[in-house]
Amino acid sequence: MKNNVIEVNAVAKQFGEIRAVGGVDLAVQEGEIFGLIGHNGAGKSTLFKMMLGLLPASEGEIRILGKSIQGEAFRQVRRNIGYLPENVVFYDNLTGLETLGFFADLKSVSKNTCAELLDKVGLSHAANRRVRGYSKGMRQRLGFAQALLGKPAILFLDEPTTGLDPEGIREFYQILREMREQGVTVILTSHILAEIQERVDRLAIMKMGKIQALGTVQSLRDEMDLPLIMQIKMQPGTLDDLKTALLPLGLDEAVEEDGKLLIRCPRNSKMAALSIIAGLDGKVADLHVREPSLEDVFLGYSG
Ligand SMILES: Nc1ncnc2c1ncn2[C@@H]1O[C@H](COP(=O)(O)OP(=O)(O)OP(=O)(O)O)[C@@H](O)[C@H]1O
Repeated sequence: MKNNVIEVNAVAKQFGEIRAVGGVDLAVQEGEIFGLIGHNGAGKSTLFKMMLGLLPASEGEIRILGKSIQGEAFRQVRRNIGYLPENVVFYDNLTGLETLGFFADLKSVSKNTCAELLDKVGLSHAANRRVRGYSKGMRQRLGFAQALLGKPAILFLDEPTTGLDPEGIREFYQILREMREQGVTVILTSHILAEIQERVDRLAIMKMGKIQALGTVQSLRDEMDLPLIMQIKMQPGTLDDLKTALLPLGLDEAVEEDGKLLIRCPRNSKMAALSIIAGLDGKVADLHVREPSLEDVFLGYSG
């Protein structure tokens, strides 16, 4: 059993009339890549800021690496935390390397690793260029490098892949996997569900300040018992044969799309549907069966 490095107990945050976070319990284990998802305004950033000790909780307790964030010992713990805020701000007149050096000073860590970190996030070619000329994705990479300064044990990353190109996203998750191998715990938020569904170990879905669901993507799928999605491409002129053959299964919501039939098939009808489709033999041109996506699961939970 691994240690819980983040423990959130009955935490709430009230901004006047607005209950941004309303009684959250959460435990994240050492070496986990944990995703936090939810609609705009669900309370993700507020929860993040409380876990970082940047915003006091109105109720409840948060412990990071075993220490209460309200206690004196948290100052020391803070050195082991890397944070990439949603909107990271830099001094445009500094170069990328100078920027990292500046953050290294703020964090009281050695500047020796700055060039290496820039290389890690794919920015070594721009190390001596002023940040003013950096693209959005380059700024995001620089923000990520800043979060990695001082070899943190926990990384809090708020929408870390915003602005990254597909290669940048792949490299980013590759770095996270390497960090996980070293026992680093990562907690991240994202709105790009297709991107995180294969890449997080567990996730929580937040809605109106509360955790609506918590688990692996597969366990959330199972819990929701969402239908499988089957896409069947038929030979020209045979689509009606398929529809007729499937009638006994009583599948509603079949959608026709470019000569293909899209059906939502309950799990317990999967084998029956497949055997009917197989029985149509030469008339079937192609078949795809897919699990519901994280987006389907998300919409199921958060509405
Ligand atoms: N400083 C603040 N003062 C008043 N209300 C706030 C403050 N910060 C956040 N809120 C409110 O708390 C709620 C949660 O906001 P939060 O930024 O945590 O959501 P989020 O899930 O991170 O959203 P997004 O996905 O848009 O970043 C929103 O209703 C927001 O308006």
